[in-house]
Amino acid sequence: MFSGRKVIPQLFLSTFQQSTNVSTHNVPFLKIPGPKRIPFIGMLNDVMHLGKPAELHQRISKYHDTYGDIFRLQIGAQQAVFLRDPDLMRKTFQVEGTFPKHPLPESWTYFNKKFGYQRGLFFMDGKDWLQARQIFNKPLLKDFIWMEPPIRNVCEAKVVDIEKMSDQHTAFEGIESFLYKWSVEVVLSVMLGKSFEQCQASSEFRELVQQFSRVVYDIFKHSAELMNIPPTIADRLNVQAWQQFERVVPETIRLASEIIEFGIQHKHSNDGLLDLMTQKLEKSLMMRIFIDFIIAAGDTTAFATVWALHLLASDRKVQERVRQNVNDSNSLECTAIKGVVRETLRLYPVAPFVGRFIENDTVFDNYTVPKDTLVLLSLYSSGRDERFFSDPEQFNPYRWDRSIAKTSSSTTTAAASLPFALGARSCIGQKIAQLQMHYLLSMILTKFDMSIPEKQRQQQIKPILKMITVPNMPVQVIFKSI
Ligand code: HEM
Repeated sequence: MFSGRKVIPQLFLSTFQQSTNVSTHNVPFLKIPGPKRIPFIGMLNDVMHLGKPAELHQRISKYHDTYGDIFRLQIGAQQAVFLRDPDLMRKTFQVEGTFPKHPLPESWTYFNKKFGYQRGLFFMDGKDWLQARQIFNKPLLKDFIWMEPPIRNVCEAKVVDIEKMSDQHTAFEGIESFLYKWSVEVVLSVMLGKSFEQCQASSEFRELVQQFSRVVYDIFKHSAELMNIPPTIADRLNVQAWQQFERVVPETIRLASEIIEFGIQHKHSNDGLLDLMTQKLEKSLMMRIFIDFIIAAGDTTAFATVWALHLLASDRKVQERVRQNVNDSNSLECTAIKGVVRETLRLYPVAPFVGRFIENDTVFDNYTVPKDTLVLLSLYSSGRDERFFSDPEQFNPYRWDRSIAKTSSSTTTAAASLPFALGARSCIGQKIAQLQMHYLLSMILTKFDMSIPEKQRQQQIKPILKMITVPNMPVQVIFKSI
């Protein structure tokens, strides 16, 4: 499905080629509705239009309610269009071209430029990106069965840790950092295959992994703090978050190099991704890609799982039903658990705005959108739209079960929830993330009853944006052995 070069069925291609053609009947770009820019106030427009960065998803939802499924907004000098309709969202990927271009976090691009850092897949473009990306599509997205045993082993070890660390009555301490370390370990297990377990036997390696998870978490924390201030200003004013960011990035790279060196020296098997990478890539590129895998994996999977645990612990009825299904299926990947993950990412898409710079002038919903416009998919809004999902605020993992959906009158529009994006530049770690979440959640459900402490039940946990969608306060879950 995700081959390096975008494959679009011929029939489809001809229809969208027609609709991409810009004709005189189309409505000009500037007629797309949206909040109007006030002349002469420059950046203040952005502050007024976008509101608090942490609440951007809500602001954009309001604009969609006012202006419709497509609206226009100028952000700085960049023209942007937001989409909430599944057909328009899909079209964005159909017209993305051979080398799709997406927006990058400003703090990172500034940092990379300042220190001359070259980065992994997410930051690469053009032919270099495609060449590197093609190496990973098959083993990570298509023929991925080989990843199952290492990922399962890491998840099993984590469930043992939960058992040891949980006192049965009070909330689990530091669930975020615990899951962060888990996602770092999962990526390392994919890199090193069976050798990962042998490496884990060494206290030196375990210490490196511990430190590494901590600094990767710090990167997330400081880059989220920098969301509120342009990096040039943060740097010039020597803001503390910027100082910390500059400190932790080289530390991450140093630790990652040590981990890889350790892995290469202690490797006894050829079943990990590292083998393929050492064969196909020169060392510095391999390091860049490896480090970016971990950075991309850490916060996304950890927070997606925090949300899933919160949803299951908050709804004991659903939790019990899914537990029953997991037990009956005797599998770590039954339909119900897959539904839990899809439903979690529908309600809390980790990346709430996926974007593409449009390669050519393109027609969206009769409007002509000029090339180089930034088209953003409003995934938070589309995932909670009642036209696409009946009872959209309800956590219902069974809405994704086709055999149940067929017999009910409810609506589930899968194309309105695209948490991993689509097309040639979609998430390369999608399968890793899904496998690890399916496994860990299934294992937890069979071993523990989950609940929310009384105090937290009275507070309402809300999603806020800190680069990704995170809870506005630490999530608390009590794990009680069954
Ligand atoms: C729940 C977990 C995750 C979610 C929701 C997620 C989401 C996404 C999305 C939406 C994109 C596309 C961004 C765009 O097109 O602009 C992306 C790209 C990417 N993801 Fe993930 N991701 C997750 C986990 C992971 C993991 C475990 C890895 C580890 C390998 C990973 C590595 C990457 C990389 C390297 C890219 C850039 C791909 C490229 O540009 O070719 N992600 N992710």
